[in-house]
Amino acid sequence: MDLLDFVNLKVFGNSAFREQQRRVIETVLKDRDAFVLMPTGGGKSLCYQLPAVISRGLTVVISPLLSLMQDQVRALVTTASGGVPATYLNSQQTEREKRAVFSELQKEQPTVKLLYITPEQLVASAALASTLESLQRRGLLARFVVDEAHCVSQWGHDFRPDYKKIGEVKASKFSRIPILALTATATDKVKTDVLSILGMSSCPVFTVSFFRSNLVLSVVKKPTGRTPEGKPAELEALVNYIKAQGKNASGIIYVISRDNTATVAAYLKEEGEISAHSYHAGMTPKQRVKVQNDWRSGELQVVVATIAFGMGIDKPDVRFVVHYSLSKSIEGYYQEAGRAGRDGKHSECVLLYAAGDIPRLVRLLRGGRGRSKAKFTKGMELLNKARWHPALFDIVACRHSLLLDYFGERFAAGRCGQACDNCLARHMHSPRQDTVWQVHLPVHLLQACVDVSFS
Ligand SMILES: Nc1ncnc2c1ncn2[C@@H]1O[C@H](COP(=O)(O)OP(=O)(O)OP(=O)(O)O)[C@@H](O)[C@H]1O
Repeated sequence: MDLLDFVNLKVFGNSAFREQQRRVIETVLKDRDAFVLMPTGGGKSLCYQLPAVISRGLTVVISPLLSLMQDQVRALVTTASGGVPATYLNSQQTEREKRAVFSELQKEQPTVKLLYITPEQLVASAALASTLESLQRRGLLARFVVDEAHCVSQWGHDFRPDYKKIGEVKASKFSRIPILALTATATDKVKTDVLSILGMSSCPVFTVSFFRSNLVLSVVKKPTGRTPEGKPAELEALVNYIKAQGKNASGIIYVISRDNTATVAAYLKEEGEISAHSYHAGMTPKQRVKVQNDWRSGELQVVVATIAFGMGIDKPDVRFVVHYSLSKSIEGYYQEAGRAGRDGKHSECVLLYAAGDIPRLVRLLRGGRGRSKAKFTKGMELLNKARWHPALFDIVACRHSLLLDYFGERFAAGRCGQACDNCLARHMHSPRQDTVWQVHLPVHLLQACVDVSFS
């Protein structure tokens, strides 16, 4: 057992490294820049947390979300080994809490190994910049880590303007400090953009296959109308699906709007007697934390959410993710569906569709009608990102290979086995029957394009 195995076991409780983790860690420990592309749940955090424990000085982790940094710090300080000294700085802290963090960082030999910050703080806080510069002068600034690095690129689905400025701050003040960028979503365009903006174009790139064989992907047509009992067929189908998973199966239902979260959650609770709650960005932080905690502990079985829910939530045993509405982009779909089965066990990702979904999505993406050039350009850009959806409705091709193709990964469909409905149907020699939809869908898409182009 070498030092890396030892620390992995004793500090993080892992008996082995996952694919690429050791190679990334070895590169990082040589103080080289690196770019890591690993699927959701692949184990990116260890790639910088383990080097942070071994290295001299402080590792600064730039993270887009408060909840993400709080979860990470909580997990670090409570590791089985007795904890890794970690902390964060954010806008929600009291002055006293911030002062305590600064006074730790200003010690001659700070004990804290990882500091989580938002990009906004790195860019805007003069106090933080000068504290980090002082650590740098004393050889106590080990490296920068850019988590969710796709936020750097305007082609990524979560573009954050302050992420873009990280490269400038790094080049002007910390040019010799190595940088590690990690993401679970990057097309070639995003990857090139991130590497160039962060000034790390010639660094090694580590990629792990995005194929997750434990996720069974399926696409199902929503039933329409009413059941014989007069109930909405669409919602009843959802209730039946969740009940069939069993009471202990934890899940997420993604819907398109805040209003939908409330109506769907209310139906599941009242008509289906399922413990469900809505979640969206319009709720207070306190309400959101409560839903997250209740769901994480198993008190709540299902969260009915907009895309505001999920980033950074490390719940290993999510058994199903249902898309009750289409995602806004393929990256979004992949990331949302990927929240299922982080523990590697069999889990289901179901995409439900109805005839009006694409035009509705396009209207939403455009943010209403308008004739201005900016609106038009924005609408076309978003539509471009949504254009992939018909591919997912294919009734023959392997869904994993459709997705991975989009991310530029070559994937032999045979590798899927029975991990998607189309491959499963082929295996069972029972071709799918819903061919009518396949014929009609491009018409809807065309209609949507016309709608955007000429309004
Ligand atoms: N070598 C390992 N052995 C066992 N478990 C591991 C290993 N590496 C990571 N894990 C576990 O896998 C889970 C996912 O890891 P992590 O949170 O780092 O994923 P991630 O790649 O950051 O995902 P996301 O993109 O969703 O943030 C965690 O529960 C983590 O403890």
